[in-house]
Amino acid sequence: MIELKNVSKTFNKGKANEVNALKNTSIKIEKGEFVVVIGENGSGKSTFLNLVAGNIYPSEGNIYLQGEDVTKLPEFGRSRWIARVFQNPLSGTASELSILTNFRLASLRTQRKKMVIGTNRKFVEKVKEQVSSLNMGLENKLEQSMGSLSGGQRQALTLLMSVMDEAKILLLDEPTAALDPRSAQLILKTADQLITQYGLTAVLVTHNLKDAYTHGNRILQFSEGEIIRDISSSEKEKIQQTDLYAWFE
Ligand SMILES: Nc1ncnc2c1ncn2[C@@H]1O[C@H](COP(=O)(O)OP(=O)(O)OP(=O)(O)O)[C@@H](O)[C@H]1O
Repeated sequence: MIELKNVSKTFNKGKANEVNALKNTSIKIEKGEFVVVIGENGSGKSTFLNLVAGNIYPSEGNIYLQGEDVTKLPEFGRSRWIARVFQNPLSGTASELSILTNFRLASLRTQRKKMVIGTNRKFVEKVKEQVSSLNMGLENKLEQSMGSLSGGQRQALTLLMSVMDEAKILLLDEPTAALDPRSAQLILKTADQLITQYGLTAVLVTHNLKDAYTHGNRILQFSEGEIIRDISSSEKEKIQQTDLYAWFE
């Protein structure tokens, strides 16, 4: 669960270049909801994600994760709840290391499991089982380096790595922007599958309105630091894809 209560974020306060990136925003995203965030450039989407992740702190207001007030908790303190996937498939994994080692590092970094570096049969089996659920045939290539994979394969593994243990919240920051259409669809399909499988609360930021229409069960539209549209899952069922384009006119 993610909740913002009267959250504002002002950059460069009191200076000529002051920006009100988020204005007195209150929103609650329940467990299991998959929210898609859309909005023009500079409307506050990344600011919203950064505030949730703890990269930046609000100028005013409070942020709650899983019901706990995390307003002053730094990013590393929130990592047990939050998994985040970025636009660049190269970020988040080490190219020269094997798939398996990357999974080991991910699980050590988050300290979600007391895994030891070295052979741990149970861990390998768990990774194999999870990787095979992607249906990409990568479960038999766990010793292959991450750098030898395609951007789509790598992003799918990054996604899987990030949610495998105890993360409850998945933040997807334009995860398909650098991918070809087929790989992009694969990633979003994987995200759908993992969100359901792990019962995650998820937020996807995208400029792709077709994806916003096809994925998730709630849409938030940001404009000039405010949420100007909040489309619930029942309302979403009644709209057409073309309606989303009209919101930007
Ligand atoms: N660290 C920062 N310092 C100063 N201004 C910032 C900072 N981060 C964001 N802003 C400003 O806040 C506003 C909202 O930016 P934000 O990145 O949240 O928009 P966005 O909706 O994610 O845009 P895009 O679609 O282009 O990624 C913009 O005017 C931006 O220039």
